[in-house]
Amino acid sequence: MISFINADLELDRQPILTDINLTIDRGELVYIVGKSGSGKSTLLKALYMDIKPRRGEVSIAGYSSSTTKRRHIAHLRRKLGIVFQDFRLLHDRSVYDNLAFVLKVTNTRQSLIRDSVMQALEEVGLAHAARQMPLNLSGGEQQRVAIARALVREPVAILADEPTGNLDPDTSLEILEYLKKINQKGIVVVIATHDYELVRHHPARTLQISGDTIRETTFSNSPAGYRPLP
Ligand SMILES: Nc1ncnc2c1ncn2[C@@H]1O[C@H](COP(=O)(O)OP(=O)(O)OP(=O)(O)O)[C@@H](O)[C@H]1O
Repeated sequence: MISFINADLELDRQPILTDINLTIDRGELVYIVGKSGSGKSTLLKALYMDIKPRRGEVSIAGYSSSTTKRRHIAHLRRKLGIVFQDFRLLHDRSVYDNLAFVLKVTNTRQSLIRDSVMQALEEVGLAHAARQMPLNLSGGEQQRVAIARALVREPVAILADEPTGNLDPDTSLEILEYLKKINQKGIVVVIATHDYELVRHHPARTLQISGDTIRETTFSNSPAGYRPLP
């Protein structure tokens, strides 16, 4: 479903990650951890093909960085749901219209748009908020709208970049529960986070970025708290 093969990733010609090899299979939920600036966002950017590896190959959902043409990147992104720390909702449109917008750009039939939007909102327990404006909702609710928007095109994978970064601890755990529920339906979920409490409450495969590389890690209690093993 996802693979990095000998991939070197850079931003503006600055090497960030070197010789990355990893595979994420269908149905997995995976955390990417690492300290601020370690390259978590960079790894996700390579997955939604915002950046191309300098060397090696990144593949996702049948699209390879080596062969995907620029004009086909939009096709790939329609198969992915991307969620950011700052929600990125359109503030001048209702919750419903934020989701409908995603389907209108691909000329989806009106009746199908309605069903798909309401179903996605139901998945995150916000069908009742369809007519609300985003800024009238709490941070946690706005992030749930963003998750619903990510779901509305029935993605094969959700890529979440610090999805709980702006939320309190309890709301963060609630967001994780929604992401887990989505994963249980067979959608791959990749979560970049530095929130170790999330991992403690909802353990799953964890990849740690350290230096210019990434490796599997496990967590354990240490004097500093629940931390990945060095
Ligand atoms: N446009 C850029 N050009 C060069 N270097 C950059 C650019 N953007 C970010 N960086 C650097 O690349 C490194 C990786 O950044 P990245 O955003 O992937 O890290 P991160 O782990 O997601 O961090 P955070 O948790 O703070 O978002 C950082 O050292 C950052 O300063």
